[in-house]
Amino acid sequence: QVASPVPQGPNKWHEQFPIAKGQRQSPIDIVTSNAKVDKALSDNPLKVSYSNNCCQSVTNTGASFQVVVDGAGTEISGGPLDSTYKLVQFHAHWGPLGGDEGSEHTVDGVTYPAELHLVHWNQKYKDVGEAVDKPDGLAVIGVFFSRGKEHAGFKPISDLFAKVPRKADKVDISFNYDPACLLPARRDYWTYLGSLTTPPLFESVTWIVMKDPVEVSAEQLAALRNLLWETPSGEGQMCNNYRPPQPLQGRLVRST
Ligand SMILES: NS(=O)(=O)c1ccc(NC(=O)NCCO)cc1
Ligand SMILES: [Zn+2]
Repeated sequence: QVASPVPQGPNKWHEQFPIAKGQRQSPIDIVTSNAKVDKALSDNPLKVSYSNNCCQSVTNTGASFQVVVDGAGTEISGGPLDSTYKLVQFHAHWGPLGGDEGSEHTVDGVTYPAELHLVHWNQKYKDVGEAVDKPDGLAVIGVFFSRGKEHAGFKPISDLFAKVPRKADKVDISFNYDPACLLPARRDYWTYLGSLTTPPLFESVTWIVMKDPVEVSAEQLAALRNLLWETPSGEGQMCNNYRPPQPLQGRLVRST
């Protein structure tokens, strides 16, 4: 049978997606001393109102896990957002087993072992497909995972990874689950205009990167490797599915 081509790494994406060398690419290294505190962000606080029955299923996309969300009643607004955005999915990026790299954004050059992305689309568009390539189309909340004690809230999800080892595998989420439990208690964040961090790399994302990491256990980080993907030497554990930081191109990073 014809083997599907193994996906090219980040340093080759520009060949098929020239926007990879664009003016508002993500992720970036967040230089905290250059971030500008913007009172407007606190004057109109970021509002996260998720429901606890919005998560439908977990799937292996071949590049990450993805919890598919029925956007009903899972909205964010305020902060840097001029509109209401609805949660459509969340996923993560991570590094090698036991390593400390794996996050996409870095903070003064510091990496975390993983980074969660909660993806929302602007309600001014009719669906995520229409929103995904518009300059104000998406808002993604990034949450750093640090290695420490077990995250009880993430456990029901990390326990499902073993059930979706291969691309397109999918398992239904039959229990109530509120993704807000994955957010750090302190809601301070950095925000800047960027892009999808995977092809097609559309420059359509208002990034909201939480300052505080949330702790997950080494076992929960290891559970991410129950997901398998295609490697040049055949099927292997999914890891290092992160894009490194991209040029800031003069963009301003704002801070609460
Ligand atoms: N890693 S990331 O920047 O959070 C990201 C989010 C959404 C996508 N793509 C997406 O939502 N496509 C569905 C609509 O066509 C790709 C990467
Ligand atoms: Zn992502």
